Amino acid sequence: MSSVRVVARIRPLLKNEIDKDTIVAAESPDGEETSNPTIVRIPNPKNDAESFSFQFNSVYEQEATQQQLFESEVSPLVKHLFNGFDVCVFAYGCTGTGKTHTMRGGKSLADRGVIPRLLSNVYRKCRKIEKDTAGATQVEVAMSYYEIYCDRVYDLFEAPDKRTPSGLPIRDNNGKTVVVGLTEKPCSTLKEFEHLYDQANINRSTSATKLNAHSSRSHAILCVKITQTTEDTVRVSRVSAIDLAGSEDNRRTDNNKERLVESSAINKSLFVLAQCVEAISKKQSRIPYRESKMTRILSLGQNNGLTVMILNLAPVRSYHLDTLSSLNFANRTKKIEVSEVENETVYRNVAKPLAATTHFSGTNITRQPLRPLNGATNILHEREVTEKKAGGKPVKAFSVYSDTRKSGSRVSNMASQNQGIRRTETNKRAADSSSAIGRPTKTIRSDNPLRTRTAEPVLSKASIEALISQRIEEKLAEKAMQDSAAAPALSAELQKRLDELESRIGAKEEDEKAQGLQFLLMAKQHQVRGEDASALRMFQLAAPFFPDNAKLQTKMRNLEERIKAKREADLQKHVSAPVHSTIHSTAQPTVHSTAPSVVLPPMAPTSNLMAPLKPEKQQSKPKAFTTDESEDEEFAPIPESDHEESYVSDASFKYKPKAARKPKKTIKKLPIFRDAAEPSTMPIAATTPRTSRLLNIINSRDVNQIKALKGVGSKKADAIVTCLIEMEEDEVRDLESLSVLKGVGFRTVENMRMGLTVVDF
Ligand SMILES: Nc1ncnc2c1ncn2[C@@H]1O[C@H](COP(=O)(O)OP(=O)(O)OP(=O)(O)O)[C@@H](O)[C@H]1O
Repeated sequence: MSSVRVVARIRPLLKNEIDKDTIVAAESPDGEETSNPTIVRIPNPKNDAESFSFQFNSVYEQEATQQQLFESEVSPLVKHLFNGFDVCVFAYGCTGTGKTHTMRGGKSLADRGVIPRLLSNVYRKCRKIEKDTAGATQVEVAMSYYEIYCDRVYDLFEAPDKRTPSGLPIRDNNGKTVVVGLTEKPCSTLKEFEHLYDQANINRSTSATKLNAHSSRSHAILCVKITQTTEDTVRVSRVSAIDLAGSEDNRRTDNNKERLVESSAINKSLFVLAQCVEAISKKQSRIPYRESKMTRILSLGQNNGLTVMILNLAPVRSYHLDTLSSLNFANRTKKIEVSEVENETVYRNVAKPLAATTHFSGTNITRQPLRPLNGATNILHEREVTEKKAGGKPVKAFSVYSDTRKSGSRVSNMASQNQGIRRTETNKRAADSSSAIGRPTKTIRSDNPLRTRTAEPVLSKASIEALISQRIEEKLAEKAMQDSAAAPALSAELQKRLDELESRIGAKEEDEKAQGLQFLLMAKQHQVRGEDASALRMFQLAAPFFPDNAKLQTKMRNLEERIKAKREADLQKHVSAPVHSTIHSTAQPTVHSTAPSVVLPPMAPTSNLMAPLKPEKQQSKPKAFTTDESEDEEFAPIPESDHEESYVSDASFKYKPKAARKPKKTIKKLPIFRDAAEPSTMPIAATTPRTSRLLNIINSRDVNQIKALKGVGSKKADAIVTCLIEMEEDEVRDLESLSVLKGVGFRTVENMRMGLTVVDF
């Protein structure tokens, strides 16, 4: 097992940022400036005198070149790839931080990104293997390239106008997620690859946004398959290079409607990714992979092999909160552990008929290691089988290899510098601040594929043959799913299994439709309550599920017009009577949030509806509580410590107060989903132990805990969890946000809350 290797890359200032405030710094653990920084330091957004630091395996500063990053982080993976391991490199970061630059890069030699450099190394290695084996080993390279745009999978080898609007289906196949019907193009030279890659990139969904003139609006996944074939064996391994779309804060983007829909799909999938990472790092039993296609395909922590995440960061202050949130995400990602498991080597020319395998099945069997040779590697096995074929002494190495764990092959050098970061394993890859020369990865990644193996009992000849046939059957099944032309070769049993799969996919498609319907339902609920802007937002979320629905489009247009008219009327009112509403006022056009110091801007644009509420600048002092309010425990002022929560969510990064500071009245960030222009009818409530307890239960997303709340049954608990996942908020922070969730009203909230007894908190 090893953890996902996480490295941060701080991009240089862009032309329009030269005069901007740089707030992200790279440091070495001892605070000295060395060539191997591993810490990212960033000020506390609430107090510049304080700073947070996050430690990663390595940090690349603004000056770091494409070559430096590649040589240290990606080039060492190539050997593992050819040793049969799958490899995954992905770039994460908010929009405009340099993900595409890192992965694809520019056209000049120096500017080339990770992908072209990686392929260049792959082809070089192919040639070397072919030369070293005097042509006995043939290496074939094939690529597929697709994007996930608005939660739909599109083949990038297909022009946008030729695509099926619903995209390609994805399926689970032997524990791996596969995209069905994807084009796989052989490419035997770098030139061929580059031609295909450039062509496909033209089909990728990009647009100009305020934050990035060439913003990627989709997650792009390049999959390169390496097939090494000898006379007897076939070994397949894959490298996935993923350029994720960037998260965006729509308050900064000025996104129009189309961009907003894209953006909400991007944010939703990244939100689910964060949820998965959170769940994995907390070792929770439910990992919500299936909530988005991107997380299903990425299956972080589920796929075997080696994973490197490049966290792209912008150095300037305008990205401050986004940068902190990315750092928090990456901080959790590095705790994910992945098994380093070699792909199986499949032996060719097995004459046994498929029927002979039917009695021999089961996942335990497929995972059964057959390794009678201590310390053997795949290479050794292959050689031995070749000898066998040539009439030499039969050996006990068999044609199926599986699940070879690389115990200790990737060692950690983090220990000395970990400084409070929780590590669950000792043998992790890490940056090497202790190593004086060069980047750590070069030295720590062992190229030696030797693994310690213990002798295991040898299966009988018949079992082995059956096992081999079983493997072939599985391979055929895999192929059949991608190529319906293979159908005539399928056995009746296999056909039955495929049919079952089809019906499961049907159910999944129904599920997706149900998700759209759920948005529609929520939209209608908001509309009935007169919350037009929220209703519009829900219709917008539903729209991608019903692409050609004219009625829905008309509804959205009407709502937009109504909101606009209302806003203008409100403006008029403001001009004639510029009165600040009080917290309890329901008649005023300006809506105050549940926290005393937070006020919604009176005319929040619709694009901001899902965004955290911003404090009103001109309101210099938080409004004092009235005696009435403070009598109730629910109206107690928010403790200062609450404010840190959103940033300091993890004990594994350091918080460094630079100087003693005067306690500052800070303003609670409330990511409330509701209409800006409509009055709140929920009683004002601040965080109390009972409320906190309730919110903790809700935010746990644990159906069982939620179900146990007063007035909540299984159905409602399910609906709440689904709704939480679909909303793009990271958590419900107050009772009002809770009350607008699907199936929850103010009465339910009150019931839930009052049902909690003192012992519950
Ligand atoms: N290391 C770097 N050196 C020079 N320029 C860079 C670097 N990283 C990013 N840039 C520049 O910053 C801009 C934004 O980069 P890029 O498009 O790669 O961001 P992104 O994270 O992929 O954004 P999005 O998520 O919107 O697609 C581009 O003009 C790019 O050339």
